[in-house]
Formats: sequence, structure tokens, C-alpha cells
Amino acid sequence: MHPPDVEALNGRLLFAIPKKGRLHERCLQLLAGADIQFRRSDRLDVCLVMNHPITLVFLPASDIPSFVGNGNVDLGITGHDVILEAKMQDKVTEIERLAFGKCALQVQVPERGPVKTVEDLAGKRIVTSFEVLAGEYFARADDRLALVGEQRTRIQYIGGSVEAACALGLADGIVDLVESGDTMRAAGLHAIATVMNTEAVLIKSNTPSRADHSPLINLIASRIAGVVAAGKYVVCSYNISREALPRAVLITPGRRAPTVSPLENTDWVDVSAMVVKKESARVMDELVEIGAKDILIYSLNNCRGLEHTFKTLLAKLVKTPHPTTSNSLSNTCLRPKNLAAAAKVLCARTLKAIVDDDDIVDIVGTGGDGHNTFNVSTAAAIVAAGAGARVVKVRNPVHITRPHPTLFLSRSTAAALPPPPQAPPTSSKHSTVTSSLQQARTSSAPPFVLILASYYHPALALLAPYRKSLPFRTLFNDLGPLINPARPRADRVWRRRTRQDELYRGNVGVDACPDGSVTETVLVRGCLGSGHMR
Ligand SMILES: Nc1ncnc2c1ncn2[C@@H]1O[C@H](COP(=O)(O)OP(=O)(O)OP(=O)(O)O)[C@@H](O)[C@H]1O
Ligand SMILES: O=P(O)(O)OC[C@H]1O[C@H](OP(=O)(O)OP(=O)(O)O)[C@H](O)[C@@H]1O
Repeated sequence: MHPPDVEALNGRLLFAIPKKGRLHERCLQLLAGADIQFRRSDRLDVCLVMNHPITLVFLPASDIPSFVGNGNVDLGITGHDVILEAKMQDKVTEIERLAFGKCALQVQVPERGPVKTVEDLAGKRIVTSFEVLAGEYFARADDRLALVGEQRTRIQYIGGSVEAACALGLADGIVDLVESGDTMRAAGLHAIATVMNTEAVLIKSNTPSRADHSPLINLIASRIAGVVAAGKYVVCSYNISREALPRAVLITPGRRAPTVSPLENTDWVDVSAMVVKKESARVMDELVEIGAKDILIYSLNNCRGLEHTFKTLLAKLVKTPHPTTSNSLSNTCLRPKNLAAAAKVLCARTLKAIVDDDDIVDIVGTGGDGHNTFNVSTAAAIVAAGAGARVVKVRNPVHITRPHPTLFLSRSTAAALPPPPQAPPTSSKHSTVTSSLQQARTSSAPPFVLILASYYHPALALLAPYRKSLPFRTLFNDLGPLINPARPRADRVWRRRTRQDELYRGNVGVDACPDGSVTETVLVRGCLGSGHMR
């Protein structure tokens, strides 16, 4: 087969695919599922798609972020990790997480060695293929420990087989990707920290070569999303007595609603609904428990038209809140993975608050403790600002215009009140919080900026009426702290519901909870990562 000539490439959408490595095979499956047809001869890295005006470009996964970010290629598939490593996160848009290539970037050390924590390792030698991410991670650790000059951690880059570095005497620890953990176990290493979790993503350029490619990009994105979603869901069908139907609908609510069809025996109905694949075994157990019969699970090859269903779900809850309790909701919603996913969706729909100075903090509560006292997190944030911290806090205007009287009693406190919440100009897609912080630096005003939640989170503003009518807390109480549009580097959130159930988030690393009483902590890190700490 001859290479395509330059003429043949003109006007085509360029789509970058990893040419080898862990993501390659799964990308080919995805292209087949999305009916993107091509024939690639053995050594050719550029080939024409037969049924669309697209050219596939096969590149190393780690080069794809720069090609897409710099607008040389319009679309690409690569790992989220390598986008951050290439510092291309502001030059590309992540269109879809692809649910494969999932692994974690971890700090690993010899199992039998003296190093037990990141703090033990800071100041020593690290070998990695991720020198940017590892460098940033250890720079923060060095800063925490006030290490300077020669005392700071040394990061050395190598291109592969990083796990051998400790045994070879090159490193005291490594930072590398871990999926099953087999490679690290075989090398006598174990994890002491996770820098980030990652998976394959579909990305597009923020500076596309041609604007008229946009409909084709949307078509490809929607086809790929269909294949990804089909892999996440199964269809569950079963028979159930009419009497048990309300309970069955709670177990299989479907994405919009389950399909319920009559049977010849009028006391029974046939139900079918989409169910998250990973939850299908639990769902079947619960259906058996309430007397369902003939429970069948079908896999899906493809699907289309799946919408984000938060609004639909909340609307349904508002209409029929009684069979649902805050407990049944929190079982699902408070799973760290789900909180992280919801935070990610909301962050993608948030106006960005640009803060040049990244040395800012936020102190956030999750509200609703029922004691009707003053707002503790705002008070704490004001105290922190008074002590010199640079605070950017997201608030609803109602809390500002009608502060609780016990909070702002004295004149001096009132004088120290922060300026009103900032709303961005209606035409802009982002706002500059920096200027307020700078003003605060050069004047006697407190370094405290409030920004207006309803402007920065238009999606949440739409949901507000639904949330208000629910008689219990929802995951949105826990999401608030995770979606500050100024993305402070440091924030600390904890919340007590029962003695065993705490939510805590640390952006600068994971510490123990303050009073040491916690037996289990739900941990959500950034927008991708999540997990449990015991
Ligand atoms: N063990 C793994 N499990 C899952 N995904 C992984 C794993 N290792 C890497 N990845 C993902 O695949 C991306 C590309 O990694 P990979 O090492 O396969 O690429 P490569 O360097 O092009 O290939 P090779 O290592 O064969 O030279 C990574 O950035 C990560 O997102
Ligand atoms: O936890 P596991 O399932 O064992 O996977 C982890 C291994 O996979 C990746 O390496 P890869 O095999 O791609 O080769 P490399 O070391 O040359 O990068 C990564 O660098 C680890 O070595």
C-alpha cells in the first residue's frame, strides 16, 4: 500500500491514535465500534479512513497531547496522565473518558527498605518517566518540610523499566504507573502514595486547524461515547408481581424510567431497565430478595442518546420522595468514585476563575448540621484571612446579604467584612479573581475574595429548586467543597455524619483527620481520583 499523498490529506480531520503500548489495541476496538473503517499497512503511521473524511495518525501516546494541543492534529486518544505530564491540559479539551487504560501513578519504594512515607523519601533520589508530575508532587513535599537547595528531592528521568531503578541503586524510590501491581510486586516494591489516577481520554484541540470540522468532531465523539456507554451498561429484564413493583423500580430505576409491560397473568409485569454493568450482580441479588423471577442480563453493543440524568433523577425524587431515604441515597452518592465523577462533571461546566497567584486557600463546610448556628466555615475563613491566608471562597448571595447576627456583631468585624461576591461580566467565560487578591495585597483590605456560586456554577443554579424541595441532604452538599472554580491548591474539608462516616479531602496530600477518631474516611482527590482510607 502506498502512503497517502499530501493532496489526499488536505481538508481531512486528523485523528491521533497511540501507535503501540497499552492503549493501542483498545483504541482499535473503539474505532471498529464507532464504524471508523481503515486499512493500515504494516509500517505506515498515516492512513485514510474509508467512510469519513478523516486521516488517522499513529503516534506514541506520550506525544499525542502536544500534537493535539498545538493544533497539528484535531482529535486524539491518549492517557490523562500524559496530558498533564506534557502540560497540555489548558490546550486540549477532554471530550470523553474512555473507561480503559485505567491505572494509578504511584510513589513506590522497596518493601523492606527504611522508607515508609513520602516525608521519609523527600530529599532523596526518585527515578521516573513522569518528571513533571513527580517533580510537582515532591516539590510540594519539600515545601512542606521546608527543604531547600541540596536538601530537595532529586528527580531523574528514565524512559522505561523504571521499576528496576531501586534494585540497581539508582533511586531510593520511583514514581510509575501501576495497574495490577504485578510489576512492582515482582520488583520488591510497594506503594506509599498515589500521585493521581488516570484513564484513556478522547481529546480535541482548543486551537483546531479548521472550524468546519466541528460537526464531524461531534459525530465521532457521539459515536465513541455510545460505544463507551454500551460497555458500562447491561439491560436487566425480569418478571415481578405488581405488588412488589414499586420496590423493584427503586432497585432498577433505569436511566430515565424502566419499561414495564403487562403479562398474561395480570398480577405480574415484565420489567426491563438499563443497569450499570458493575452493579448487575448486586441488582440481581436484590431483585431475587423481593421475589423477582426470570431475571436476565443482556449486554449492549452500542447505544446512543444517553443523557446526564441528575436533573431527571432529582425531579423524580421530588415527585415521590417517600420510598427514598437520605440513607439509600448516600449509599450510592457518597461512594468516593461517584463523588469524584460528579465533581468532574460539574467542574467541566463551571466558569473558570483565573487566579495567577496559586497560593490561595478555601475553607468549606458541607452544611446542614441542623443546629442553626452561624456559618462556621465562613467564620473560619475570615479568621484565616485575618491571619494572612489568601482566601477565595464560593458563596450563595443569600448568606452574604443576611449574615447571621451572631457572626458579625462588632463594628470592627463588620469593617473587616469581605467585599460582595464577584460575578464575572456576563459575556466572559471566565473571571479574574487575581485583581481582587492583588488589591488586597497593596491595600489594607483583607485578602479574602467571595465569588458568586450561581454565576460560576450555572448547572447548580438550575438544580437549586429541585434540591430545595428535597427533605434530605444529597450529594450536592458534599460536592460544594470539591468544585471551587478557583481550584485552590490547598483546601481541607471534613464532615461528620456518624462516628464512622466522614468526608475529607486534601489537595495537598492526605493527612490523618484532625481528631484521630476516624475509622474510615471517604477520600476524593482532585476530579479523577478517589478511594477509601482506613
Ligand atoms: N499498566 C498499565 N495499565 C493501564 N494503562 C497503562 C499502563 N501503563 C500505561 N498505561 C496507560 O497507557 C499510556 C501509554 O503507556 P505505554 O507505556 O503503553 O505507552 P508507550 O510508552 O507508547 O508504550 P511502550 O511502553 O510499549 O513503549 C500511559 O500513559 C497510561 O495512560
Ligand atoms: O501494575 P501492572 O499491571 O504490572 O502494570 C504496571 C507496568 O505497566 C507499565 O509498564 P509497561 O509494561 O508499559 O512497560 P515500561 O516499563 O517499558 O513502561 C508501567 O510502567 C509498569 O511497569
